[in-house]
Amino acid sequence: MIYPRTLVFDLDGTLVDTADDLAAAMNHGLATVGRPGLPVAAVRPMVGQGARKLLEKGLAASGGGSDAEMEAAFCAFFEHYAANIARHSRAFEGVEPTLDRLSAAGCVLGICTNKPIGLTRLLLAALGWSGRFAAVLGADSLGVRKPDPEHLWATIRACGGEAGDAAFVGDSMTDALTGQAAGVPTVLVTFGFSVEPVASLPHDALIDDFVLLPGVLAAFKARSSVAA
Ligand SMILES: O=C(O)COP(=O)(O)O
Ligand SMILES: [Mg+2]
Repeated sequence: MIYPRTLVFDLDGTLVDTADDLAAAMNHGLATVGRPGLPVAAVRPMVGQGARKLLEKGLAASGGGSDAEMEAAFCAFFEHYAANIARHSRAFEGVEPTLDRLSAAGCVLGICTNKPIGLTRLLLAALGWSGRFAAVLGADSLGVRKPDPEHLWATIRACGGEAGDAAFVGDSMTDALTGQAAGVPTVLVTFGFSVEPVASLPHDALIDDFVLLPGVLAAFKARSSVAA
Protein backbone atom coordinates (compact mmCIF):
# COMPACT_ATOMS: atom_id res chain seq x y z
CA MET A 1 0.00 0.00 0.00
CA ILE A 2 1.28 3.48 -0.77
CA TYR A 3 -0.04 4.95 2.52
CA PRO A 4 0.56 4.00 6.16
CA ARG A 5 -1.95 1.24 6.97
CA THR A 6 -3.47 2.89 10.06
CA LEU A 7 -4.49 6.55 10.09
CA VAL A 8 -5.61 8.13 13.35
CA PHE A 9 -7.33 11.49 13.44
CA ASP A 10 -8.00 14.07 16.11
CA LEU A 11 -11.61 15.26 15.90
CA ASP A 12 -12.25 18.88 16.96
CA GLY A 13 -10.35 21.36 14.83
CA THR A 14 -8.97 18.62 12.57
CA LEU A 15 -11.90 16.79 10.96
CA VAL A 16 -14.78 18.91 12.20
CA ASP A 17 -15.22 22.61 12.89
CA THR A 18 -17.08 22.36 16.20
CA ALA A 19 -16.21 25.83 17.51
CA ASP A 20 -19.64 27.47 17.04
CA ASP A 21 -21.53 24.71 18.85
CA LEU A 22 -18.93 24.49 21.64
CA ALA A 23 -19.03 28.28 22.12
CA ALA A 24 -22.85 28.32 22.21
CA ALA A 25 -22.87 25.54 24.82
CA MET A 26 -20.16 27.24 26.84
CA ASN A 27 -22.05 30.55 26.80
CA HIS A 28 -25.17 28.73 27.97
CA GLY A 29 -23.12 27.29 30.86
CA LEU A 30 -21.62 30.68 31.72
CA ALA A 31 -25.06 32.35 31.63
CA THR A 32 -26.34 29.71 34.08
CA VAL A 33 -23.89 31.07 36.68
CA GLY A 34 -24.43 34.73 35.69
CA ARG A 35 -21.23 35.20 33.70
CA PRO A 36 -20.97 37.00 30.35
CA GLY A 37 -20.55 34.95 27.19
CA LEU A 38 -17.36 34.78 25.13
CA PRO A 39 -16.90 35.26 21.37
CA VAL A 40 -16.27 32.12 19.29
CA ALA A 41 -12.77 33.38 18.47
CA ALA A 42 -11.92 33.31 22.19
CA VAL A 43 -13.35 29.81 22.65
CA ARG A 44 -11.64 28.12 19.66
CA PRO A 45 -8.12 28.04 21.17
CA MET A 46 -9.52 26.67 24.45
CA VAL A 47 -10.52 23.39 22.75
CA GLY A 48 -8.30 20.29 22.70
CA GLN A 49 -7.67 19.34 26.33
CA GLY A 50 -11.11 18.00 27.13
CA ALA A 51 -14.55 19.36 27.99
CA ARG A 52 -13.84 20.17 31.64
CA LYS A 53 -10.64 22.06 30.78
CA LEU A 54 -12.63 23.98 28.16
CA LEU A 55 -15.15 25.10 30.77
CA GLU A 56 -12.43 25.92 33.31
CA LYS A 57 -10.72 28.17 30.79
CA GLY A 58 -14.02 29.75 29.75
CA LEU A 59 -15.09 30.45 33.32
CA ALA A 60 -11.67 31.96 34.12
CA ALA A 61 -11.90 34.22 31.03
CA SER A 62 -15.42 35.24 31.98
CA GLY A 63 -14.56 36.46 35.49
CA GLY A 64 -13.88 33.21 37.34
CA GLY A 65 -16.06 31.32 39.79
CA SER A 66 -16.23 28.92 42.72
CA ASP A 67 -16.02 25.14 42.42
CA ALA A 68 -19.80 24.95 42.78
CA GLU A 69 -20.26 27.49 39.95
CA MET A 70 -17.82 25.54 37.80
CA GLU A 71 -19.81 22.35 38.42
CA ALA A 72 -23.13 24.07 37.60
CA ALA A 73 -21.70 25.70 34.46
CA PHE A 74 -20.20 22.39 33.33
CA CYS A 75 -23.47 20.48 33.78
CA ALA A 76 -25.39 23.16 31.84
CA PHE A 77 -22.72 23.18 29.12
CA PHE A 78 -22.75 19.40 28.78
CA GLU A 79 -26.53 19.13 28.56
CA HIS A 80 -26.79 21.97 26.04
CA TYR A 81 -23.94 20.63 23.92
CA ALA A 82 -25.34 17.09 23.83
CA ALA A 83 -28.71 18.45 22.71
CA ASN A 84 -27.16 20.67 20.00
CA ILE A 85 -24.12 18.65 18.99
CA ALA A 86 -24.17 19.40 15.28
CA ARG A 87 -26.33 22.49 14.88
CA HIS A 88 -23.44 24.23 13.10
CA SER A 89 -20.62 21.66 13.28
CA ARG A 90 -19.45 20.54 9.85
CA ALA A 91 -16.51 18.67 8.39
CA PHE A 92 -13.76 20.96 7.16
CA GLU A 93 -13.58 21.28 3.40
CA GLY A 94 -12.04 18.27 1.67
CA VAL A 95 -12.33 15.96 4.70
CA GLU A 96 -15.06 13.62 3.44
CA PRO A 97 -13.64 12.97 -0.07
CA THR A 98 -10.16 12.53 1.40
CA LEU A 99 -11.30 10.01 4.03
CA ASP A 100 -13.25 8.17 1.30
CA ARG A 101 -10.15 8.04 -0.88
CA LEU A 102 -7.91 6.77 1.93
CA SER A 103 -10.45 4.12 2.99
CA ALA A 104 -10.83 3.00 -0.62
CA ALA A 105 -7.04 2.62 -0.79
CA GLY A 106 -7.22 0.15 2.12
CA CYS A 107 -6.26 2.40 5.05
CA VAL A 108 -7.92 1.69 8.41
CA LEU A 109 -9.14 4.91 10.06
CA GLY A 110 -9.46 5.71 13.76
CA ILE A 111 -10.23 8.68 16.01
CA CYS A 112 -8.26 9.70 19.09
CA THR A 113 -9.98 12.70 20.70
CA ASN A 114 -10.04 14.42 24.06
CA LYS A 115 -13.80 14.85 23.64
CA PRO A 116 -15.73 12.60 26.04
CA ILE A 117 -16.63 9.39 24.19
CA GLY A 118 -20.40 9.87 24.63
CA LEU A 119 -20.30 13.30 22.97
CA THR A 120 -17.92 11.96 20.31
CA ARG A 121 -20.34 9.18 19.34
CA LEU A 122 -23.24 11.65 19.26
CA LEU A 123 -21.29 13.95 16.93
CA LEU A 124 -20.21 11.11 14.64
CA ALA A 125 -23.79 9.87 14.40
CA ALA A 126 -25.10 13.37 13.64
CA LEU A 127 -22.58 13.67 10.80
CA GLY A 128 -23.51 10.23 9.45
CA TRP A 129 -19.99 9.01 10.27
CA SER A 130 -20.72 6.18 12.72
CA GLY A 131 -19.49 3.47 10.32
CA ARG A 132 -16.51 5.37 8.99
CA PHE A 133 -13.96 4.59 11.71
CA ALA A 134 -12.69 1.20 12.86
CA ALA A 135 -11.95 2.54 16.35
CA VAL A 136 -12.97 5.66 18.26
CA LEU A 137 -11.29 6.50 21.58
CA GLY A 138 -12.41 9.51 23.60
CA ALA A 139 -11.00 11.33 26.64
CA ASP A 140 -12.58 8.85 29.02
CA SER A 141 -12.07 5.63 27.04
CA LEU A 142 -8.87 4.78 28.95
CA GLY A 143 -7.31 5.90 32.22
CA VAL A 144 -5.05 8.21 30.19
CA ARG A 145 -5.59 10.63 27.34
CA LYS A 146 -3.59 12.83 24.96
CA PRO A 147 -0.83 14.01 25.32
CA ASP A 148 -0.14 10.60 26.88
CA PRO A 149 1.09 8.52 23.90
CA GLU A 150 -0.82 5.48 25.18
CA HIS A 151 -4.07 7.13 23.99
CA LEU A 152 -2.71 7.14 20.44
CA TRP A 153 -1.05 3.71 20.67
CA ALA A 154 -4.28 2.20 22.03
CA THR A 155 -6.25 3.70 19.13
CA ILE A 156 -3.78 2.25 16.64
CA ARG A 157 -4.04 -1.18 18.32
CA ALA A 158 -7.84 -0.95 18.36
CA CYS A 159 -7.62 -0.42 14.58
CA GLY A 160 -5.66 -3.69 14.40
CA GLY A 161 -2.51 -1.78 13.46
CA GLU A 162 0.93 -0.99 14.79
CA ALA A 163 2.75 2.27 15.45
CA GLY A 164 5.44 1.46 12.87
CA ASP A 165 2.89 1.61 10.03
CA ALA A 166 0.63 4.43 11.18
CA ALA A 167 0.26 8.21 11.01
CA PHE A 168 -1.57 10.73 13.17
CA VAL A 169 -3.33 13.91 12.05
CA GLY A 170 -4.15 16.70 14.51
CA ASP A 171 -4.44 20.43 15.04
CA SER A 172 -3.09 21.35 18.46
CA MET A 173 -0.12 21.43 20.79
CA THR A 174 -1.70 18.43 22.55
CA ASP A 175 -1.68 16.48 19.28
CA ALA A 176 1.86 17.54 18.37
CA LEU A 177 3.18 16.38 21.76
CA THR A 178 1.21 13.13 21.56
CA GLY A 179 2.52 12.22 18.12
CA GLN A 180 6.08 13.07 19.10
CA ALA A 181 5.90 11.05 22.35
CA ALA A 182 4.34 8.10 20.49
CA GLY A 183 6.96 8.14 17.74
CA VAL A 184 4.19 8.22 15.13
CA PRO A 185 4.62 10.50 12.08
CA THR A 186 2.33 13.45 12.68
CA VAL A 187 0.60 15.84 10.29
CA LEU A 188 -0.75 19.11 11.69
CA VAL A 189 -3.49 21.04 9.92
CA THR A 190 -3.01 24.80 9.82
CA PHE A 191 -6.76 25.59 9.83
CA GLY A 192 -7.59 24.15 13.28
CA PHE A 193 -7.97 25.64 16.74
CA SER A 194 -4.34 26.12 17.82
CA VAL A 195 -3.33 29.47 19.32
CA GLU A 196 0.33 28.70 18.78
CA PRO A 197 1.33 28.81 15.11
CA VAL A 198 1.38 25.09 14.27
CA ALA A 199 4.69 25.52 12.44
CA SER A 200 6.28 26.14 15.86
CA LEU A 201 5.01 22.79 17.23
CA PRO A 202 6.71 19.41 16.69
CA HIS A 203 5.43 17.90 13.42
CA ASP A 204 6.44 15.81 10.44
CA ALA A 205 4.28 17.68 7.93
CA LEU A 206 1.84 20.59 7.79
CA ILE A 207 -1.19 20.84 5.51
CA ASP A 208 -3.31 23.92 4.86
CA ASP A 209 -5.88 21.98 2.85
CA PHE A 210 -7.17 18.50 3.76
CA VAL A 211 -6.93 17.26 0.18
CA LEU A 212 -3.14 17.50 0.46
CA LEU A 213 -3.12 14.72 3.07
CA PRO A 214 -2.76 11.65 0.77
CA GLY A 215 0.39 13.10 -0.84
CA VAL A 216 1.97 13.73 2.56
CA LEU A 217 1.07 10.24 3.78
CA ALA A 218 2.51 8.62 0.65
CA ALA A 219 5.79 10.48 1.34
CA PHE A 220 5.82 9.15 4.95
CA LYS A 221 5.34 5.62 3.68
CA ALA A 222 8.05 5.96 1.02
CA ARG A 223 10.46 7.29 3.68
CA SER A 224 9.72 4.49 6.16
CA SER A 225 10.04 1.83 3.43
CA VAL A 226 13.50 3.13 2.52
CA ALA A 227 14.49 3.14 6.22
CA ALA A 228 13.20 -0.41 6.76
O1 LIG B 1 -10.90 19.04 23.92
C1 LIG B 1 -11.88 18.47 23.40
O2 LIG B 1 -13.02 18.44 23.93
C2 LIG B 1 -11.74 17.74 22.09
O3 LIG B 1 -10.57 18.05 21.44
P1 LIG B 1 -9.89 17.16 20.30
O4 LIG B 1 -10.96 16.45 19.48
O5 LIG B 1 -9.21 18.24 19.53
O6 LIG B 1 -8.97 16.22 21.04
MG1 LIG C 1 -8.19 19.15 18.06
